This record gives sequence, structure tokens and C-alpha cells, in this order.
Amino acid sequence: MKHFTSVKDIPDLKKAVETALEIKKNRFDYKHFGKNKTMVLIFFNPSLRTRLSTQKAAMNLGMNTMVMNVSEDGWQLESELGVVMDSDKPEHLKEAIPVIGKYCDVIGVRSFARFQNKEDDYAEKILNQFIDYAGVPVVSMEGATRHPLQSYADLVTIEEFKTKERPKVVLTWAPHPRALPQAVANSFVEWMRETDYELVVTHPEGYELAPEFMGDVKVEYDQKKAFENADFIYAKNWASYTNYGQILSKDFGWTVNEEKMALTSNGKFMHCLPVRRNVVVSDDVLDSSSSIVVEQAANREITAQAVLKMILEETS
Ligand SMILES: NCCC[C@H](NC(=O)CCC(=O)O)C(=O)O
Ligand SMILES: NC(=O)OP(=O)(O)O
Repeated sequence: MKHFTSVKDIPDLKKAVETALEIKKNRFDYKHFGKNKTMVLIFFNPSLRTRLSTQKAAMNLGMNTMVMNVSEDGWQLESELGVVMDSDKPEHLKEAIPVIGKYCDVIGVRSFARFQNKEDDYAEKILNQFIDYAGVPVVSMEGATRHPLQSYADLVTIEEFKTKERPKVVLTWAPHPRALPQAVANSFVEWMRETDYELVVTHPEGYELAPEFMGDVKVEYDQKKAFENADFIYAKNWASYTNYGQILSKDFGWTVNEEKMALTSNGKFMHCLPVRRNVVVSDDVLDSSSSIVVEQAANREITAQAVLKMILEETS
């Protein structure tokens, strides 16, 4: 693997799950793998899990890590091509990225959708400049349209907790006070479509995800119907794709609660975190034994380590 930006970079998904579960059994078996290698983690947006789990994963492999929050620590970076740089941004990505690439062996980058322009976001304008100019492998730590490190951990978590060969997995939209990207939802659907699970997506009208991610996945507009006999409920808010970046509903009728979880087949509750309590999901669900959000987050370290191991195997 050279870069990791989507499920398509994983040559064999079944094997990738096995690799992750193997790493989980003894994550320090590979502590000389990344000796004298350095990973730089660049954040254009906040993070708790991705920052810590990816650093931990790199350290488990014996790598060094350096972290930079672009919005606070560095020069503001211009990303538009051909602009006259006489405004607030002193440095262009075209210089910054190859310079960062000279100091390290792998770059992780987080750059959320900016909701200014749908075409720019869906062209992954920032992430692709990293791929074009870095000169070293690039790992997406959540781009504008996908969050593959998250989805890989989600898949491993479902594999660990499933009680039947082909579980019913439901992605449900939930309300939120802010307009959030579609990345986690897009990516989850993209990864789930690579499995033979039964996948159902439920959301209010107007929240349809991009067709390139959804393909022929079933949308059930009745959330309660979608929950029936589900083995996993994956909750996430996203802003509208068609009315790009708009909040069309804040209906708390879509909040995941105990009454809805009772419709499932003893279903497990998942969320990528951070999660807004009593907006996205009620306290009683999040505090119940059906919630596996912490185990899910813990797997971020394991799958990040699997990704870095695959990259190091290919490039060293
Ligand atoms: N990395 C996981 C989710 C990150 C981001 N959530 C957020 O920005 C939540 C912020 C808030 O709750 O205000 C998202 O939805 O893509
Ligand atoms: N789930 C996730 O990516 O969390 P952070 O935004 O805290 O990194």
C-alpha cells in the first residue's frame, strides 16, 4: 500500500481484518518495523482519537511522530492554485507539503469538508495536493468525503461483536446543532458494501448520500422500521448532500433512544465519537451494555497500526 485514502487501497479486506486482529493480540511484536522512520500528523481540524490512536500506532511500530495543528501552530496555508497571495495566507501547500515530506516517511492529514464548494470538497482538493506533492505515503485521517481509518476500525469492531455470519447493520442519521461532513457516513457505507452484511441506511428526506457512495444500498425512510431486527445501529449526523452543507432538520424524533433500540435484535450501538449526548443518542443507550463506542474507538489504534505496517512493508 502506498497511500491510504479509501477502502480501495486495501488489496484484500478479509486479510486486512485478520491482520488487525493479529496485531491486537500482540501489538508490540512489530516494534522494530518502523525504526528510524518518522510520521508527521497534520491537522487542519480538531481531533482526539485520530491524533492519539495514530500516534500510538506509529509508536507501537517503533516510529517517531511529530504533530502539527495547522490552524494554531503554523503559517496559514493557501490551497488555491494560481492565486495572487496578497491576503492573509503566507505559504502555499505547493511548498509546505514537499517540505513536510522531506522531514518524514509518512504523512497523516486531516482536512474536513469546508462546505464552501461541493465540487472542491468532493474532489478532495487538499488531500490530493498532499498525494501529489508529498513524495512520501499519505494517510487520510479524515478527508472531505471519507474517514477510512474510522471505517476500518468500525469493520473490525463489527467482526468482533457479531453473533451471526451476516449481521444486519443500520446506519442512521441523527440530529445535531451543527452542519457536519458526510465523510464518516460515506466511508462507512463504502466499507460495508465490501462485506456481505445486510446494510440499511435511514435518514429524513433530503439527507440522501452521494450516489457514488450509496450505489444500490437500501434507504428506509422510516427509522423504526429500519431498526427492526438490526444487529448494529451506527448513528451519525451529516449535513445535506443535495442542498450541500445545509441543515434541513434538527428533529429530535431521530435521536437514538432505548425505545428504538428495543426494536433491534439485541443490537449494539456504535458511533465514531465525539457524540452529543441526548441529541444524537440518549444517555440510557450510551450508558447501557449495548453501547460499544469505547471498544470501537480502542480499535482505532489497531487498525491505524495495520495501515502503517502495510505502508512500511511496501516502502521500506
Ligand atoms: N472524526 C469523527 C467525526 C468528526 C466530525 N465531527 C464533528 O466535527 C463533531 C463536532 C461537534 O459535535 O460539534 C465529523 O462529523 O466528521
Ligand atoms: N472518531 C474520530 O475520528 O475522532 P476524532 O475526531 O476525535 O479524531
